[in-house]
Amino acid sequence: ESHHLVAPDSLQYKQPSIVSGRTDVVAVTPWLAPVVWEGTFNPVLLDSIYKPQNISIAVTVFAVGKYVMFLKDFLETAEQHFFIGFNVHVYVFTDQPTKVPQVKMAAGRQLTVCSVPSSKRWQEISARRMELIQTLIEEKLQNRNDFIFCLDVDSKFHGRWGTESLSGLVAVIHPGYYRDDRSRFPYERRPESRAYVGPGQGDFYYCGGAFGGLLQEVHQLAKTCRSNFEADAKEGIEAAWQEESHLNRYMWINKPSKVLSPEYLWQDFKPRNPEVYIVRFSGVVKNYAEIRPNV
Ligand SMILES: CC(=O)N[C@H]1[C@@H](OP(=O)(O)OP(=O)(O)OC[C@H]2O[C@@H](n3ccc(=O)[nH]c3=O)[C@H](O)[C@@H]2O)O[C@H](CO)[C@H](O)[C@@H]1O
Ligand SMILES: [Mn+2]
Repeated sequence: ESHHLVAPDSLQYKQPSIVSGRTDVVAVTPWLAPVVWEGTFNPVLLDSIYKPQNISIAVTVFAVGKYVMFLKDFLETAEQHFFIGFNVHVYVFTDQPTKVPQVKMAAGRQLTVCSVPSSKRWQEISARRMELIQTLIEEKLQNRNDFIFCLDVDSKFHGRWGTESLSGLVAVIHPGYYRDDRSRFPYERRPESRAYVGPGQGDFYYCGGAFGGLLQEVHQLAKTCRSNFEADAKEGIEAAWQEESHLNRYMWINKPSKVLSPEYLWQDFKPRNPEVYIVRFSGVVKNYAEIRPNV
């Protein structure tokens, strides 16, 4: 609505075509949401449409316990690749505020540190993010027609992540399963759980490590996932992949308006597949036993 798109009349760019383009990937879902792959968009055109709207992008990143070690690379590479030239506000949630590194940020970019309790279980740290994202939006970001992305900290940016990713509700396809039949997706398969996705159901397997969209839409997602996770917990159930399972259930019921290809969350240990022309954001290789509070 207020993000009405207007192309500038002065800009020169390559003629669009509906008969030539990438043929090795699918760039639209069956519900007609774009699937963002390199070569399907013009970054200069997109930036010039969003630039006059003076949008702000909030980012949440959690660094609890030993995960503070990932912050430096995450923050430094974000300065090189994430929404360059736009207003970016990074919210770092940590139990050790003094260990948040000082990273020089460009004009229009800022960082806020939020204190959170530590935890003895990584599952709880990961899943509690939904509650803290819900509260952040309610208390600090409400009523602003801006965007938010919620990202894993154990990762680095390697290429552009910008305005092509903006939409109401944005999900990222998990790099590990996108060529598989959905019967192999690690959805929560117990019907007792509120994260349940049954046989023959589900579209894609999405990452818990990156999602976003307009503040109001992400608020609704975080609130729903949190309350379903907590209601499950009261009955002694924890979904197979915690909040990632609840996110997958949510995205099946509430289709994302834009889907980001696995370029937007690859994994460093995984060789690049030929359809992935560029890795934009990727999880670093880590020793789980060494960095998590429990196994
Ligand atoms: C790439 C991707 O989609 N990753 C998801 C995946 O495993 P991952 O193996 O990527 O999970 P993870 O260990 O990175 O934990 C998720 C995030 O929680 C935070 N954290 C975790 C443990 C800890 O001791 N301290 C801490 O700060 C940190 O921001 C981390 O990035 O499945 C998890 C299920 O729970 C989450 O959905 C992750 O987002
Ligand atoms: Mn991770």
